[in-house]
Amino acid sequence: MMMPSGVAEHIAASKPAEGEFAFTGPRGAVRSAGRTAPVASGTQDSLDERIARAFRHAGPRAIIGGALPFSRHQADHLWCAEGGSTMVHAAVGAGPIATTLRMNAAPSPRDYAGSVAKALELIRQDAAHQDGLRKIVLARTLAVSASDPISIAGLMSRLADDDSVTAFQVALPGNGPSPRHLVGATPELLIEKRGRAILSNPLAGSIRRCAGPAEDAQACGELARSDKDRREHAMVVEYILDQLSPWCRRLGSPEGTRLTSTRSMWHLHTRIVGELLDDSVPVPVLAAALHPTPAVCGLPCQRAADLISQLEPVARDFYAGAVGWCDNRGDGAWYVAIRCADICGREARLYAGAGIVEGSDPMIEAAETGSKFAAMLAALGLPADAALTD
Ligand SMILES: C=C(O[C@H]1C=CC=C(C(=O)O)[C@@H]1O)C(=O)O
Repeated sequence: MMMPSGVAEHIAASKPAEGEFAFTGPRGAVRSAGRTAPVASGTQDSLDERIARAFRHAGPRAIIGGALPFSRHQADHLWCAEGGSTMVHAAVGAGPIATTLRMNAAPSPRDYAGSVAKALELIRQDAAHQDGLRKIVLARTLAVSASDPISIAGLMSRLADDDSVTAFQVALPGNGPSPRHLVGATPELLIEKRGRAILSNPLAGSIRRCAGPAEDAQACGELARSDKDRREHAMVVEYILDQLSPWCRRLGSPEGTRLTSTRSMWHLHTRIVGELLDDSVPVPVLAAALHPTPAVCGLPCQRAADLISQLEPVARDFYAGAVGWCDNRGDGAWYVAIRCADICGREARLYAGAGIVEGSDPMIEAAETGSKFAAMLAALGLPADAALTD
């Protein structure tokens, strides 16, 4: 389990975490502790300087954590906590989840499939151009209204029950009377840094898991053999290797592409390991340099981002951004902010996306996004398959 430097003595009391940030998963558990203040917000160009300033004013055990938005032009939301503390999976409490009243899809699965078809037509038209659109990740959302305020601690507890994901919560800027949080269970490590060593574990290429072992093994085999999913995945790996190489003296993916699973999904994944030239670079700066990868945006990146804002009816905001933390040596872990919801009082907005490449099928991609809602829906106490149909 990874611990921020100098904070091992601050082992947390087993208290529900409704604080500014918390992460718990296979790579360890960290949450904000002590006095916490917002870091001056801004875009990625000033991130390095803002982080350095926050650490200069905070004590040596300070931890910075928070969220980078999907758009590189939108301001981030980071917190500097006096200390961090470890947190064990079962310790976040199991508060009751509010009774659900309504759930609305935006766009509907049918309209989402229509946008996928449009994107496929653009990919087809561009096929002959070297810089043409090769991949775009399109998302859809579910708006859930509950009868009572949604318990963040209760959600965290349920999400953390799956050992293969990192459950996270980050307090977001809001202008209403209720606090706003991004809460989720991400399976995707954008980048982790420990001294000079870095690790990224991108995912792309997915299939829904099945209840029976034989059907589940069949689904897994189907994904392993899928040329479309392998191409979709390879674009992410290539992009990450390209973005990280200027920072590294050694970089590679010695294990190649493999299969991994959460409770609800199979994915293709590739572990990318490297050694930094300069170990003082803070991990959020590396996260911002990588983000948004083609696991959430597309290729070419700017073309895909522009199309996403035209084709998706709901702004992504912090969905498909990055969430994570770092200590004053710049070490820490940042995750891709997927399988998550933006929660404010009784309202939750859930997001799920799918990578579209040549060979994608609009209805299959709509169903895939439906499957990706499963973990959040189940944590909210809704049927995991509630988003599979119109
Ligand atoms: C964009 C999402 O998933 C990404 C991560 C893993 C697999 C993906 C895929 O197979 O399309 C997506 O690239 C999401 O869950 O909202």
